[in-house]
Amino acid sequence: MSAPKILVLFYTTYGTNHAIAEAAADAAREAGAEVKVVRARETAPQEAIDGQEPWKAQIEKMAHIPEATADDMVWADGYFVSVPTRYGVPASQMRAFIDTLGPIWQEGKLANKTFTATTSAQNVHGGQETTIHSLYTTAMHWGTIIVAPGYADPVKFEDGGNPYGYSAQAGSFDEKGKESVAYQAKRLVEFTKKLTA
Ligand SMILES: Cc1cc2nc3c(=O)[nH]c(=O)nc-3n(C[C@H](O)[C@H](O)[C@H](O)COP(=O)(O)O)c2cc1C
Repeated sequence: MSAPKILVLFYTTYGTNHAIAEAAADAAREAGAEVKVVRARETAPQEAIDGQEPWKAQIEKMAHIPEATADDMVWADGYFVSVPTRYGVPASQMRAFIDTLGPIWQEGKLANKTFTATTSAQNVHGGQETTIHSLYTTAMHWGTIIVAPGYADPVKFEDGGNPYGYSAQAGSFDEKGKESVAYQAKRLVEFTKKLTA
């Protein structure tokens, strides 16, 4: 049986979702997947970024990570998506990428794959669940199989308890968070293996 192909797709401004994505990629590899890590392209105008040193530093830190393409989406058997919460929904940079996928969606090339999502927000109840639900709504339009973590592992009673997908408070992705993301990524690989067997 060949290794399932997992695309870890993220956007970040300040680094939290980058850290989540790397943790997910490590865990998915450990679970036997072939993994690609890609980022949604920055779409904010330069004048919004200028003067924001943490944002600029994060862009430099990610220069080696390829920008996501439609071909990456076709390549994958499963998607692990991580994106910051913005006003209760996913950051527009991720939406902008998703909105370029119409042609492959129309050809059915996004269907029958697995999908799971994580997020971060500044506040404890800052819209994490609606962000993940919003991504899952899109996942349903694609015809993917959503692999939510639920409460199917003890870590879900210790990580803040979001059954839809792990969510961090911005800037505080800790050891418990890593454990939770590893569980979610391994669960994605496990179900992707079943689907592609
Ligand atoms: C335009 C904007 C809108 C935001 N909206 C919310 C929000 O609705 N709720 C919240 O708790 N945090 C909000 N935040 C904080 C972000 O969620 C936080 O910066 C993000 O989780 C950090 O992720 P990153 O380190 O991967 O960039 C907002 C931030 C920005 C810049």
